[in-house]
Amino acid sequence: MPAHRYRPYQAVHLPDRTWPENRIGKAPRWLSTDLRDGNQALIEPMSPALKREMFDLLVRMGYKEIEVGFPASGETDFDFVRSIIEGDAIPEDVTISVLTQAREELIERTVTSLRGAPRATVHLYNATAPLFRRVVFRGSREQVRQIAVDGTRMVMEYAEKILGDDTVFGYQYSPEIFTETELDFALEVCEAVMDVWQPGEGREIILNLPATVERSTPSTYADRMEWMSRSLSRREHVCLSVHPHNDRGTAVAAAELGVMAGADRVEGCLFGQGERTGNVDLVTLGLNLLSQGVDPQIDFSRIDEIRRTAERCNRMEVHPRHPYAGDLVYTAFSGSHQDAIKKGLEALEAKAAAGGGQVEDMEWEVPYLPIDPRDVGRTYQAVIRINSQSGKGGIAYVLKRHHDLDLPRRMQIEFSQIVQGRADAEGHEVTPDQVWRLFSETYLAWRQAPRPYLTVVGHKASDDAGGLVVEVSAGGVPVTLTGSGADLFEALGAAVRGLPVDVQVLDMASHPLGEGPGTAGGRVAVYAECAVAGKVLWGAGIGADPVLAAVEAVASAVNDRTVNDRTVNDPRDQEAGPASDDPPR
Ligand SMILES: CC(=O)SCCNC(=O)CCNC(=O)[C@H](O)C(C)(C)COP(=O)(O)OP(=O)(O)OC[C@H]1O[C@@H](n2cnc3c(N)ncnc32)[C@H](O)[C@@H]1OP(=O)(O)O
Ligand SMILES: CC(C)C(=O)C(=O)O
Repeated sequence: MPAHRYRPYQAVHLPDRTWPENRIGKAPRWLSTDLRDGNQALIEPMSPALKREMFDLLVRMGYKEIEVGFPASGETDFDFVRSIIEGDAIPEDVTISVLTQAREELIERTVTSLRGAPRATVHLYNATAPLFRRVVFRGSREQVRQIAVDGTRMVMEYAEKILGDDTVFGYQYSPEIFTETELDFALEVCEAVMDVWQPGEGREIILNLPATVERSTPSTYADRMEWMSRSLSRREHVCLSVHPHNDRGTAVAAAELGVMAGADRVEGCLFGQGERTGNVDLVTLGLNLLSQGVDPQIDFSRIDEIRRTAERCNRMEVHPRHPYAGDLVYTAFSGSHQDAIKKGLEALEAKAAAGGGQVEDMEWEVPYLPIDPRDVGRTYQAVIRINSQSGKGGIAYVLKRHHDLDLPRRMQIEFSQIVQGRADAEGHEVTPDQVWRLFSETYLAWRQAPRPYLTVVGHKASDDAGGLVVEVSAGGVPVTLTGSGADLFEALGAAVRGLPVDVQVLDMASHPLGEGPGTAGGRVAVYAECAVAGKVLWGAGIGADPVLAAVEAVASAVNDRTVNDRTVNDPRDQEAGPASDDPPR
């Protein structure tokens, strides 16, 4: 690669930097530039209707500073600004902002667009970096500084002439490509602009220091911010703002370190929309704060609605792995992640049940999930999805969460091998419905099979010992099984000894079933671990009658064994030949 063509970024000499020790304890001021920097980078800029949809979304989310366009760019932006002012669409606590170059005709048009606005900021920019001075403006430092000074003066004059006292008027200046501008010159231009604007008590100036093209590490951006923050005069009347782009993929870190270094305000776009690789992503920044216990002051509780609106307005999709908002970001496919998530959720639920409060109010402690998906309006349904990388914990989670079946641990191991076999064979995801179908085919389908070895004809409790009497058909031969014991498990264990095949009931578990796909209220699920002709297998029975469900759980294991291995002699085989259409295990 032609590395000789590129120069390393200049470090800042700031050995006494303080920002690494700082923590972000409150949300910065946010400015959304979706309708300006975001919009100017779209393949198809937003129509007026889409701009309005985006504006309303930003207001609903709680953004108080919204850059609504570049009114001098053309009719669409100008008319949009007019429409929200004339349509009374700007809430009292929201300030709109508009961007302009430092050219008189553009400034006049820009300020004109704001007539009648209750609160508005004009944002003026000009490039200050050496390359731009040389190539774009073809002027000296003094000439480029003068563009900013003259522009500021013109903004003030037109604001006074056009807006008068009707508008609470604010001013923002950006030395564009701040990150490529010599620090002393950036300071010189900002000071010259302030000399014109005269910030003071009740008269703030916003100085926005953009990483127009991100070329340095976030730490270098932070050094530059700290240097500016320390060096600026009238600092208490300056709102210092960062505007990072994402060319190196580190805009979020740059914004965070910029705030640690003294910035009061962050400009960005939802989901990182914007020129080239985008502006810094306001969603990630806000939810990063939430994940640290800091209120972002923005409502992200319906992240999917926010995402869908942004996708519609921008005509661009949010990546499935996009932090906090992508389709897959709360989903684990791999076994060890699933196991840990399942255990974490169970531990939280157990803590809540033991009097710890509601899960949604408790400290979030679930492995692999930085925030509770429910805090952004997601559910737990998709936190675990099954493919060939999945393990028993994940499969058990899906059965429990989607079908209310709580398999004993050893049965989880047996069933997960069956699911993994399917995932491996097919090479794609096994959906919750398919997991249920596999469970059903494996443990329940024998009841619909044309000729199961063992079927239950009826049962009753015997009068004398409180034991069990079960009428079955074993290989077509009627058999009465009787057994008694301290509980159903023992009674059934004793009863199956009367079968003409060698069956031992090793373990049994049961639970009531709630409502859910594949279930209906008032039923129970029984799981039985049986040794059939010496081989250990699980069976399951589901139904309203717990005793019948238990007997069927044993029958499920026995029939599986007889169907697959033929180690159990079915007398009907001699007459009818092998039962080839019996269900597969
Ligand atoms: C980093 C950013 O995102 S900055 C925002 C960028 N966004 C946009 O540009 C979107 C909207 N812009 C537009 O629609 C158009 O640029 C307009 C309508 C504003 C102006 O269009 P035009 O006048 O046709 O020309 P254009 O933008 O090419 O202007 C270039 C001229 O302005 C000068 N210029 C560029 N930026 C600035 C500035 N901030 N202040 C003063 N002059 C500037 C250039 O030096 C050049 O001057 P020259 O013609 O003497 O060489
Ligand atoms: C106008 C400025 C703030 C800008 O958009 C940039 O430098 O990226």
